[in-house]
Amino acid sequence: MQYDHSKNKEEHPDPIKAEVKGNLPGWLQGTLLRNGPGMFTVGDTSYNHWFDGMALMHSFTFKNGDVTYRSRYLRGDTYKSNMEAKRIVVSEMGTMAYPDPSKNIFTKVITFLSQTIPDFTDNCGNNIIRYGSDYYATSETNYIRKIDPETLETLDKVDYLKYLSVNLVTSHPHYDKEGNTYNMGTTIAEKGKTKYTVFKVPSTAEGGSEMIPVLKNLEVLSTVPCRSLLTPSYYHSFGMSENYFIFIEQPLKLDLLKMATAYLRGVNWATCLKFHSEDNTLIHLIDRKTGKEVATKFFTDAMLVCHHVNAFEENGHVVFDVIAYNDNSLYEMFYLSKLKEESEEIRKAYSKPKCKRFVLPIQTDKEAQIGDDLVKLKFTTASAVKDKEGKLLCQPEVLCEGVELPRINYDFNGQKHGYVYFVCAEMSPIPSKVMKFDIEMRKMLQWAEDNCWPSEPVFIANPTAIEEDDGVVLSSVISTDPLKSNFLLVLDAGSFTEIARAYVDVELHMDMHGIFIPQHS
Ligand SMILES: CC(C)=CCC/C(C)=C/C=C/C(C)=C/C=C/C(C)=C/C=C/C=C(C)/C=C/C=C(C)/C=C/C1=C(C)CCCC1(C)C
Ligand SMILES: [Fe+2]
Repeated sequence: MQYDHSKNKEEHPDPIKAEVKGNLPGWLQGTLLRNGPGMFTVGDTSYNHWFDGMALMHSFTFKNGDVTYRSRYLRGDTYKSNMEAKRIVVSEMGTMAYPDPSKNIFTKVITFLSQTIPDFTDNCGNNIIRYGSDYYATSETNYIRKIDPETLETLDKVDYLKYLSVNLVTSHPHYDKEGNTYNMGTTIAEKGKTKYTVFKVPSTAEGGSEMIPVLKNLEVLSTVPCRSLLTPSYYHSFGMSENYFIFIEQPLKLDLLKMATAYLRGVNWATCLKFHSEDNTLIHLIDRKTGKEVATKFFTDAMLVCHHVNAFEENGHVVFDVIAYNDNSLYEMFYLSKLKEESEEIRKAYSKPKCKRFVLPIQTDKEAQIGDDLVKLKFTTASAVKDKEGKLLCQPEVLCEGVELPRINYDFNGQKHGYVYFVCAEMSPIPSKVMKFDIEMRKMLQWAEDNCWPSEPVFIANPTAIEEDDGVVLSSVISTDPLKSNFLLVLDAGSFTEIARAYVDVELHMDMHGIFIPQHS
């Protein structure tokens, strides 16, 4: 049996009690909230790309030994417009849609002129993020959608542009221990400038009012000018250590001139993204207190990073781990037409993701000679070699390969971490295992079962934990065996062995990312 990516998934808004096998730890109370694409066809029209699908949120709630499941489509403006028109009328990254069904070029031109860039989508199907005490479904446009984390109902549409000039914002913010949220966005060609902005959203609104969205108190921490006005880099996440932000300006670039005519040419936005393998990658290290970049310039070879794992400081260095690709074949893989076939060719074309560790020496020794490696850490082979212009050429250490959707014990974000949890993505964009990687011992533990496709593993710490890996790892598992139910898998994070599973009697869908909301009693 094969999982059909392009099939529309059913929603189950009423809570469904799962059948728990095994022993759930008593402290595990709260809700795992996940998001991902769920609907791919409306009327006679279909999306081209898996990431385009309309957002379907789902949740697993742990309460006093019971697990309940529910799922609900995000009812944003995109969803409503598509449903009303009975076809796809709002463009997504991989699908250009035309509100006017006429193929007539003159009509297209007029529609184009009347709304230079057509309706931006609020189909927020990538992740769930928290600002203050509010939860939002998000992709990467200027719109996010507030949701009720319990019922999964869709609430207010929030436009970042009301608070800050950003056209694209990541779906992977960072959080600090005080509950503040940090995120990054790109401002495209505004007053002749294209720039990246790092901002902070405080945990509480001024005056403590629950009615005011905390985004109102958003604070810009840093702006980085784009190295080229008309070709800003695409990025999907960034790193944050105790004192620094790490922003990778990679050679996957948006071509703004191509974008300006994409609608007219009838091509999707994704065709305006190009990976420049001949270019290098700039690594920006930004001081969190001053918002200024450190004086040293860091660069590395062309690479493509979607997910940062973590970043920390050690002895005058910033160490950061990412999942890196050699090219943009990953995005190509997720076209629905490609996901249908499972040919050898496709597997060959897939550039395997690698978990790489980079090290940035913060203070460069003035005495250092050209060709000197300035990394003085014993535990890594990553290097940063001074070139003749005084820039540091960084070479990473490969920690492990064939892994994606990294998660850590988030209490260790910004601190030196010992373990990373992933899904295995060895040969194709199909997840076959969940893994735990012990960085120091170079030891990989894994969970797998026949015909099972696990989701991104989410680590939840035991409230009384001392060890980093004292807790559980949750992954929602699709069984492609029609005789077996889908389930939520609960692993003991330390031994990486199964302690429980909660079978749900409905189909689960392949998703993207999620968040755990603990329920403190
Ligand atoms: C279990 C699974 C899934 C797989 C197995 C393991 C594996 C290999 C996992 C690998 C996973 C990876 C690498 C996932 C990456 C996901 C990304 C990059 C999503 C981005 C979404 C970005 C989205 C939706 C962005 C939409 C952006 C739009 C529509 C932008 C519109 C626009 C705006 C707003 C202003 C400027 C103009 C423009 C048109 C660009
Ligand atoms: Fe992501």
